[in-house]
Amino acid sequence: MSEPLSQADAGKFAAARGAVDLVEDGMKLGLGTGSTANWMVRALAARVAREGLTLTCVPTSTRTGDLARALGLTVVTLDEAGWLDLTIDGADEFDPALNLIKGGGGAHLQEKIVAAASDRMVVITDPSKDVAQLGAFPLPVEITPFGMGVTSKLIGKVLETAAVGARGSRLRMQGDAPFVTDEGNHIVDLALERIDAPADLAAALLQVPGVVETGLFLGLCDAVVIGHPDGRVETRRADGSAPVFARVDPAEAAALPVA
Ligand SMILES: O=C(CO)[C@H](O)[C@H](O)COP(=O)(O)O
Repeated sequence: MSEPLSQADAGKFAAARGAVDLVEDGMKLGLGTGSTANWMVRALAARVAREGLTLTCVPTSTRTGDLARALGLTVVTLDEAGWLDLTIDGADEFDPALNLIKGGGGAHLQEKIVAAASDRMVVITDPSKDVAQLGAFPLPVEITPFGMGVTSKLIGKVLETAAVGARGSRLRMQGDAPFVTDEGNHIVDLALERIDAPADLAAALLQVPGVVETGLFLGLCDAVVIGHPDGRVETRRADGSAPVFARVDPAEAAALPVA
């Protein structure tokens, strides 16, 4: 018998299961990265097996690609797909305008490229990521290994005049070495507590030559699907339309395929 899900995992499953209902036969899909996205890939593979859907999938990281292939999904590169109908991804925070912080899993560069190449980006999340204002989650900034010390100093200078609540920064580590992204870069996590002007901060950070991308996803997300541990699913849209409520069966989680 499988272990009961934690409350967080039950919410992540519900969001993922709810969002997978948006997928239609023939779609080209972007697959996000992270624990919530893993539930989505598994729920998607279950639908493909059950309904015989023909889908073309573009993963946003090596690990998501490995999982999708292992579960029998058809995986191609973004350039092979050309353009995507829908991307479903997780997030670390979302605000009332559906602006996001992403990159907790270190995949935000590919995630942003894939989201920008999609007709629609839908975020899947448990309720803990719902914030009134972005910034409590440390903002990931991807930087090149070349000149990383200088780049970090220049990021510090940007923060001196930025409208934020705090100015901490830390190079992300994996064991004793800097974390390396799929693109061979490193990540600096900015502890800002509160970001008052996300667009200004993103623009200023991108002016630093060694900064490749930030985890601020502004104006990219079309809808957020929020899953609750009891199976309730709420979908909020960026167009301001009324939220839509649905329900999934939490027991389905135990029956999903595993890699
Ligand atoms: O942006 C991401 C990876 O770069 C993830 O989507 C984000 O960190 C959320 O992860 P999880 O679903 O595990 O909470």
